[in-house]
Amino acid sequence: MAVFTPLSDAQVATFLEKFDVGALRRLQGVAGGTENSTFFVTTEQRELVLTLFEQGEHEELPFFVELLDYFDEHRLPVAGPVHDRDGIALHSLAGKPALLFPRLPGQHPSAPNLAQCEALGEALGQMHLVAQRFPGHRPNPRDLHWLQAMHHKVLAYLAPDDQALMKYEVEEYESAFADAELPQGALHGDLFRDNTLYDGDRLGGIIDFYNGCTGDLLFDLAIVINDWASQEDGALDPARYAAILGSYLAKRPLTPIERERWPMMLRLTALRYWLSRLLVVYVDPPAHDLTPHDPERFKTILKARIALGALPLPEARP
Ligand SMILES: Nc1ncnc2c1ncn2[C@@H]1O[C@H](COP(=O)(O)OP(=O)(O)OP(=O)(O)O)[C@@H](O)[C@H]1O
Ligand SMILES: N[C@@H](CCO)C(=O)O
Repeated sequence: MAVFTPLSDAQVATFLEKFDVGALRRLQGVAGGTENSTFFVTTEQRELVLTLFEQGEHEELPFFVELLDYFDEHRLPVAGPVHDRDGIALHSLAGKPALLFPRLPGQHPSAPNLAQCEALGEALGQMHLVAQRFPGHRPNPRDLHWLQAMHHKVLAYLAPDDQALMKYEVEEYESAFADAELPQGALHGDLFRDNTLYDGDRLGGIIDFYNGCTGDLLFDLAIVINDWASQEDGALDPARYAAILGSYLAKRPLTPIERERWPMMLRLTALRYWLSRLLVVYVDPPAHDLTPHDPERFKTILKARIALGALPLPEARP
């Protein structure tokens, strides 16, 4: 269920008149997604996606448009927002902020093969190369400062061992990252498999940039590895790990400090999702009747990363 605000054909037909996309042929609500209302829109010219923003900080939307436009201009595989005849992308529909996107082909890869992993690593490496020159600014809302402030809110709901684990980890990150000057740039911030679409082995595109921000590039890479290259028991899948990182490193080699902090960043980003999912379950449940993501999954991944200790980086793919 992901149509929180229903729209009529007439509303959408009128909305589309601002754009140079042709007249409405078909409107269809999209079942996936948890945060926004999403519609597939077919016009006489093309396939589009219409998103109505239901929650979150709407004042952040111009940043997301700027970020998507920037990546689109740099020919990265993203669905850049469609601008109207006056050059404006962000509009209002049914009282909600609205954006129109090209509809990307393909499916989310639940079990990505190695060619799909390589494609993702290459796209992310290229994205992070150009991301370093992105002029916008939005501090990472899920960084170490957020972990420090928010982990207190869930401790009371955890078993003593888990409380100790969470507190210990936050302290470890404080010492690991206090003096670390990591390369900065624009991040996707939530690049899970379900935020990509693949047409066979080809990466059709990356979507859902609403966690986009600026900060440590390594944070983005670690989120990707934890979601894309973790086995059922949380341990790293060596082949997917090598495929994603090999392609990424061929585009953007890590600096010495990034290589040194890499195992710790994998732990920090695992805890970031353990915590955000716990907050959804215990502290701030969604207004709509949706099944929250399982926090335990990221506790398992965190423990597997701790057990691993030091972690070799693969060679860049030639
Ligand atoms: N440009 C696009 N092309 C094709 N499909 C899309 C596009 N944008 C969104 N979708 C589809 O719509 C679904 C919901 O979109 P989106 O991920 O933006 O929603 P959401 O409510 O923010 O959900 P969540 O944050 O849980 O992923 C996606 O999973 C995808 O299947
Ligand atoms: N990718 C997030 C949900 C959307 O922010 C998670 O898996 O918890």
